[in-house]
Amino acid sequence: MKIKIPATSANLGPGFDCLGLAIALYNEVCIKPSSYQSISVKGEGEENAKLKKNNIFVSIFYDIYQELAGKKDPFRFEFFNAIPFSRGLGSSSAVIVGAIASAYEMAGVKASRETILNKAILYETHPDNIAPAVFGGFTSSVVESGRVRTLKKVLGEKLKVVMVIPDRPMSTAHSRTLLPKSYPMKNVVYNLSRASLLTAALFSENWEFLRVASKDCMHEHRRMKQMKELFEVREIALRSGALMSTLSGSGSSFFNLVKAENALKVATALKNAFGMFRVEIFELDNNGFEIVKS
Ligand SMILES: Nc1ncnc2c1ncn2[C@@H]1O[C@H](COP(=O)(O)OP(=O)(O)O)[C@@H](O)[C@H]1O
Ligand SMILES: N[C@@H](CCOP(=O)(O)O)C(=O)O
Repeated sequence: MKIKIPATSANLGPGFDCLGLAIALYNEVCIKPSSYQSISVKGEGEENAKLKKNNIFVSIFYDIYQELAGKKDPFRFEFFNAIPFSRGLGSSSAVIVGAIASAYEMAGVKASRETILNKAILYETHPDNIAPAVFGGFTSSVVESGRVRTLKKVLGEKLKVVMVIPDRPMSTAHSRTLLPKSYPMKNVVYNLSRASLLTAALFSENWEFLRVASKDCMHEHRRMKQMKELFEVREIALRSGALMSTLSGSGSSFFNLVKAENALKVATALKNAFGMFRVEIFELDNNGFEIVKS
């Protein structure tokens, strides 16, 4: 079997740990029965020898497969990774969702997307990357008594993403240590009001609200200080016509949502200013992970 899992951009500014969307940039994994277990890696991470020995996809896959099948059969895992690691593009969620969904498939056990989502939340406690990796589109999620409740909005072809992907990683675990444990009431209200407006604007396709609704005062500034060029990325993107410009997940990438007709203009302005960073135009993904039987 083959599975493809999309990259995701979490938070979208004020929606810390709850809002996210899926991007048409995919990791693909082929899993085949074999007489012994083996791993090959192409693309992102292929130079990292540890991924062939200690691979989190493989360990999560076997956690679930053994639980379902009651045995540990040997498989060959072939990874084709396009999602860069530790750039705020949800590479770890793609691994978790991909491993769980493919374990169900290989064990021959049918599972709903909700089941995959609720297994995945056991491995990554916030649903902002996991939910769009499972369902695609824009997702708004809460975790209630350990279960994720998500609503999804399909985002059509009129929108594109201009992603700025810096050459330096920011690990999510480290990036979370930069944040305070509590916030003053005025900051909470600032983010709460904007996350609500952002969700309403995306669901109702009122794109002109996105710029004001995507402002954050909880996490972006502290994280962006680690890579000061990111302040200028936002300034240039918004000046060139981006609808919103937010730190992607915990960074280091910057997510710019644009009307399709403005994508090239925004991308060109960013490429001209940041020759050292990757600047790419992506479609949105509205399907989430997809299993292709082979
Ligand atoms: N394709 C992959 N295969 C194996 N491990 C991966 C893969 N992608 C990411 N990881 C693991 O996830 C880590 C990155 O997770 P994280 O810091 O949360 O960043 P991201 O924003 O990309 O999710 C990597 O250091 C690696 O351990
Ligand atoms: N809400 C999380 C999102 C992390 O996303 P990632 O793509 O950087 O793993 C956070 O902001 O820490």
